[in-house]
Parts: sequence; structure tokens; C-alpha cells
Amino acid sequence: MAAGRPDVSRRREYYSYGYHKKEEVVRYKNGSRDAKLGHRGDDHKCKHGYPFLPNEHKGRGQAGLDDAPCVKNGEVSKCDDGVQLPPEKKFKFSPIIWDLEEKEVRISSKNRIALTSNALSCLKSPASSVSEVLNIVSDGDVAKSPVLENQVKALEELSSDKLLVASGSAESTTSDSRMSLSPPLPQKEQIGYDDLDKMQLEDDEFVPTKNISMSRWASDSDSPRNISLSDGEDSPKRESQASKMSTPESGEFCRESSGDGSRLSESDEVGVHLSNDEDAEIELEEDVMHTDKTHGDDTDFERLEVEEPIVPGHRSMNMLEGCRSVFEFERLNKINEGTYGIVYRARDKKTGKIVALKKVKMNVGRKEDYLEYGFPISSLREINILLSFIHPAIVDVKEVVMDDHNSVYMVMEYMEHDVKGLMESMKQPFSTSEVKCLMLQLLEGVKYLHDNWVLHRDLKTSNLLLDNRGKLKICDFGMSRQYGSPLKPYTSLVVTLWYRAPELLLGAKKYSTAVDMWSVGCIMAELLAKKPLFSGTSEVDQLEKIFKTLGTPTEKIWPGLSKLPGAKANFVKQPYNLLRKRFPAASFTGSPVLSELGFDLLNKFLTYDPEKRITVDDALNHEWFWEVPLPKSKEFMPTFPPQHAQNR
Ligand SMILES: Nc1ncnc2c1ncn2[C@@H]1O[C@H](COP(=O)(O)OP(=O)(O)OP(=O)(O)O)[C@@H](O)[C@H]1O
Repeated sequence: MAAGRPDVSRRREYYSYGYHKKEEVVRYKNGSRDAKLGHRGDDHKCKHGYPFLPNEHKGRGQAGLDDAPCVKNGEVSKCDDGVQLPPEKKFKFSPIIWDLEEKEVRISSKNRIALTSNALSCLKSPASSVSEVLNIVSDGDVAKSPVLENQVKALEELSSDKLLVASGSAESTTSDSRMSLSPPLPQKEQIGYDDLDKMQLEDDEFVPTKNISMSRWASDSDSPRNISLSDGEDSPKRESQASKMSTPESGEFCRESSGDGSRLSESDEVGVHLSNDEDAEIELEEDVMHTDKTHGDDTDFERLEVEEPIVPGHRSMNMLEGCRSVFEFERLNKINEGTYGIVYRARDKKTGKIVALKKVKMNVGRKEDYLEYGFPISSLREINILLSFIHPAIVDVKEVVMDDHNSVYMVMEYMEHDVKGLMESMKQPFSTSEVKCLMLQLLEGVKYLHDNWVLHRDLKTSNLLLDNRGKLKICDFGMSRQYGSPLKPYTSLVVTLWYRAPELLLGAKKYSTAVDMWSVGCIMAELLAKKPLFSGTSEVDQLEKIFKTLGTPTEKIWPGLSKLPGAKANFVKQPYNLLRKRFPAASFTGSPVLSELGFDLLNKFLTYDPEKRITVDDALNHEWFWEVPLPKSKEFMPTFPPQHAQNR
């Protein structure tokens, strides 16, 4: 990784101490905060408009700058007269190590539940991912934990040599060369998978393999992702933060410093795929379509496609110490209830801290949506991701606790409001500077997700939490999933209808980060207007509402449109984009006003062609955030009476 590579998600320090367009301060994820990139004028950028690498940039007006490496979409490259153009990066390569061809294990769909059940057992035990199940099996000490005993027994039935996938990985965890240098293993023999009645390897169904060296994480020092088994006093969070601080680039969160006793995450190492047949997957997902709920607040979930999510922080190792009981918390009041969880405000009896407890609802939805004993796949996914991710704009899940009936609760930081509820109680919409403050935080959170190869897939105002210090955090990761390149088909039944991108509404199975950006556009409009932008009652109605405002798309403005499954339908023909009418530059009618630049950004979020839709990096750098009124500092955001804190 190139040292000093700028964090594209630079935080605008004018938040707290004024606006200095000419002296933009850039943070580096390697912790060299406040290094100045210099002037933000065009002279600072390459001729393609991308910033130069700071360590190459010796100062304003320096000769030869055009040859210096520049940064585009987080990729370092050289400008064309500097030989190398920024790589055209439509899709990112996944940092998950899929490329161990010999070790790639695919498990037929009928068996995936078995494995995920085991994963869940360990989650209850309470490790949180398939990778940890594999770790646990391979680690005698851990297996001795009484909490884990039962689950480990179950896994032991698969025997350690049968699960060489796991144990083999664990044994060689200290080898940095493992990813690239380990000799091809005759996987079948080593795994002994013939004996595994629950696993079925399907060699001929390997997806095209990718090599870590192709990824943006690749560097000379590429080493396998290591998880520190710190048994010292480092809290999982600190451990995670430490790893984050030491990683100079967002994408490198997944490479944690190795040390004695460190081990690899087998989910990375082994590349266990629990999906074996994409066509079947689509078929199943099409089945799901028939049960699509059409109400604006409903969401539909796909089955688990277990490419284990990327886990930048991966703080779950310390959780092997055993999870606490929910009775260590005093329940204060119910905050809200969603499809997959009931959220309570509670007090940690030990520390006195107020937290939010999200109780996982069992047996929710269709049978395919939960594991054999009723644990929703979406909750497993959410816990796995949220335990791992640490970012100021992502809600912090501190731990998982259980009650006497084996119910699982996520212990989250408590946030006073969700943005949807807040807007319903507000008399006036947010001001432009407040919207900018919220949007910047939202975009920073989305950038963190996209940098870590995760699509949220359910961004909406009720999934944005706000505290009384003006901090916004994204929650509800039940729909999120990891993505990679080449894109694989996923279900299009994601994202709550009102925030769902047109490609999803038209049935696209291959989609990427652009679906989140559409949702961000809908959120921006809603923040400005204090009401949802497109509130359809069905998929068709949703499309009609979009087309009536933005104009009916054509193959010309959206190449590939006609190939989408839903594009044949006879939609309303509306040739013009009327969005400006809803967000005029000046208004005497109470419509929310939006400057030219603000409208430009909104239009870029709501661009039909996902290939042309604005990326999170470009949105963060949009000029709207630099024009007056400037984004309000978080500290100056208005406070609102708490929605949920009844009596206490
Ligand atoms: N950490 C928190 N602090 C305060 N309130 C929260 C917190 N997390 C969630 N909530 C509240 O609970 C609601 C539901 O939470 P969440 O979206 O995570 O549940 P869900 O069951 O996954 O919902 P959905 O039906 O949208 O899938 C949120 O909209 C918010 O009002």
C-alpha cells in the first residue's frame, strides 16, 4: 500500500473551525491526520481533475506535476502523459480471498443451512461468523470453552481433518506467504469431503478466480488477513481501532497486523462459498419476487449468499470469552420495532451507560429467510457486519448478549432519534446547512461501506440515527452484503420501495454501489422537503412516480435499459425531467429551495444509468458542500426532545 495515500473521504475540517477552501485539510487513514494536501484549486489537481498524491506533491506550482501519480476513485495511477491512466474502475475487486483456487469450497445450497447453523451456534457461543466457526474448530483452547462445548462437539463430528479447510488454514496462519505461495493442495483428499455428508464440493462450479494482487489491496507486502488473538487488555474495539489506525488506506482494514499467535480468518483464506448455482439462485430469487411486498416500508430479503462480509475490525475474537446475559441490563422502554428486531432503551447495570438493545425476532418471514431454528439470516448478517465495522457514521454494536430463552440481543450505542421519526415531529424541514451536515456524514458512512466492499442495500431515513450532538449513524445492516467483481447476480428485491433504484425496480440482478447512491439521493430530497421523494405503493407505481418526475428513461440515456427484465412494460411516457419544479432555486410557495449546485448533486444521485450515477467519492467532493450556506458544524445542529426517553 502506498504510504501517504490520501483518504478520499477527507473530512472537511471546516466542520469545526471554519471553511478554508484553499487550505483543505486531509486526513490519512494511517493516522497522519491533518497533513495538508495543499490548495484545493485546479493547480492542485492533475489535468484530469484528480488530486495528486501528497507525497508526490511538493508544492503549489511545482513543475512536472502532470507526471505525478493522481488519485481517482481511490486508485493511484499516473496521468496519461505520465504514462499510466487511472484504471477504469467500474467494479472493485473483492478483498475477500476468493483466489485460492485450490481451496475454494462451494457448498450446495441444500447444505448451506447446515453450515450457517453451525456458524450461528458459534455466534450464540458467541463467535460471529463462519470464519470463526472454522477458527474455533481448529483451536483446541477455544474449544475447551464451556460455552462453546456443544457447538464444537457438533462441529467435531465433521472432524478436524475433514475440516482441514479450517484447521489447515489455522495451522499456517503465521505464514505471510500463504496466500500467494502455498502450493496447490489436492483439496479433495485433504478435506476428506467425501466423508462429509453435509458438504459437497463442486469443483466444476468455481467462479472465475481472482487474485489478491489484482485488488486495490494488493501491495508488495500483501499478507493474509490476520486476526490478533490478543488476550491482553485490549478491548476488541481498541484492537480494531488500532488495526485501523495502522492501516493507511481504507481498503486495507482487512489486513491486520500479524503477530505471534495471530491467525487468519478462514472465511478469507478458504473462500468458502455457500452458493453453488447462480441460476438456481436467480430462480429462487424470482420465486421471492412473487411475494414481494409493495408497501413503502416493507423490505424483502434474499437468502444468505454467504460470502462472509469483510470484517475490517473483526473484534469478535475477544467475544470468545463468552457473552453476557441480557439481565446485566435494565430495560427502560421500547424504542421501536422493525421487521427483524425490537429495539429497547436499556441501562448497563455495571457502567450505568444507556444503550440500545435490539432483540432478534425469531422465525420471521419466509422459511428461506431464517436458519433451521428460526434465527433470521439477515440478523446473522447484521451482527457479523456491525461487530466488525467501526466508523463514526456507522452505529456501533458493542456486543451480543442472550437471555434465558436463547434470544439474542445486539447491544448498540443508544441514539436519541431516527431521522424519519424526527422529521415527522419537526415543524420545519432541516435548513440547507443542516442538510449538508447530515449528507456529509451519511456519505462518509457510505464511503466506508463501499470502501470495504459492502452494499448497505436499505438506506432510508428510518435507518439513519441521530444523536443530540448532531452525529448521524447508519443502522440496520440486515440487507447488506459484500460485493465484488465481476458482479454476481443478487436479488433485486432489496431496498425499501421508496428508496429503491430504478435498475432494481426493473429487475436487474447485477448491480453495485450505485443502488446505495440512488437511495442517498432520495434521502437528500427527503431531508430538504421533509417528505419522501417517491412514495410508490407498488413497484409499478414507484416506477411511474419516478418517471413522472425525472422523465421516462430511454436506451439513449441509459444504454442497456431495454435488456432489463421489467423494461418491456408499457410505462407512462414523460419526456421531461421535472425535478427542478419540486426543488426550485427560489420559491414563494414553500417548496424547498435548492441552488444550482445542490440541484446538480441531486440530479447526479438520481441519474438513471447506474454507470453514470455519481459515486460516493465524487459526491463527497461535490461543490455544493463548498458553497454557502456551508455545512453546519455538528456541534451547532439543533437538538430535539428525545423521542424514546420516557420518564427516566
Ligand atoms: N442504536 C439505536 N438507538 C436508538 N434507536 C435505534 C437504534 N437502532 C435502531 N433504533 C430504532 O429502531 C428502529 C428499528 O431498528 P432496525 O431498523 O435496526 O430494525 P429492523 O427490524 O431491522 O427494521 P426494518 O424493519 O427496517 O428491517 C429504527 O428505525 C430506530 O428507530
